[in-house]
Amino acid sequence: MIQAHNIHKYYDDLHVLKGVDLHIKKSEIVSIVGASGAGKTTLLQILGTLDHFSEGELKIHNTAIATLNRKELAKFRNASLGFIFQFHQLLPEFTALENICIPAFIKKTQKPEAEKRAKQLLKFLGLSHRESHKPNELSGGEQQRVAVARALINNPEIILADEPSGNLDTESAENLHNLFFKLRDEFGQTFVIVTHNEELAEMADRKLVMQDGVIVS
Ligand SMILES: Nc1ncnc2c1ncn2[C@@H]1O[C@H](COP(=O)(O)OP(=O)(O)OP(=O)(O)O)[C@@H](O)[C@H]1O
Repeated sequence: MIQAHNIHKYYDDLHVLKGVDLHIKKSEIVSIVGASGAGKTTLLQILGTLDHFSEGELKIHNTAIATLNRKELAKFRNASLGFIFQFHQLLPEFTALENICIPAFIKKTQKPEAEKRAKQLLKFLGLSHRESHKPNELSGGEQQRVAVARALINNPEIILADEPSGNLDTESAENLHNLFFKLRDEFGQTFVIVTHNEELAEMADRKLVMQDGVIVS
């Protein structure tokens, strides 16, 4: 599903990733942990095609990412990858339902079809009664579940999450973590999760430890 070979990343003189090798299989849940500054977010951004790598090879679904031009990359990203961030980045002016539909509209899915799928996701996430609420009318845990639904609307095979529960209380974090496993079991999604949450890191099928720009275990 994801194959990264000898990935290096420089920010000017700063050598942030120093030869990362990574193979992630379909439906695997992989956590990435490590000290602050180890390069976890940089790696996730590269796997998510949101940032370029300086050297190495990256294949996702057998597509060599470096061969795609900007437009192809944007299309690939919107169709194949879903993102969940620590700060959900929902648009404040839009309702939960509208926020969830945005990636589907970008993909040019018709409104009735997008809304139907968004409503199914809201139901699956136990949020049907919240569909017309705006982000500031939702709790932190609810906002994050809306962000999860938004990440899932195009049915991407891979979900990339950066500190998804970093901003949540213990109970909401636990619910969110259980949700990832439920989604994987139900829909077969692959998850790559950068986290400082030990419990989540341990629950994953595989825990990768990063240190100073490489995966050490
Ligand atoms: N856009 C950028 N320009 C320059 N340096 C950057 C940029 N993004 C990250 N860095 C640097 O790259 C290094 C790795 O950062 P990164 O965010 O990947 O670490 P991290 O392991 O995710 O840390 P944390 O756990 O604190 O989020 C850090 O030294 C950081 O300052």
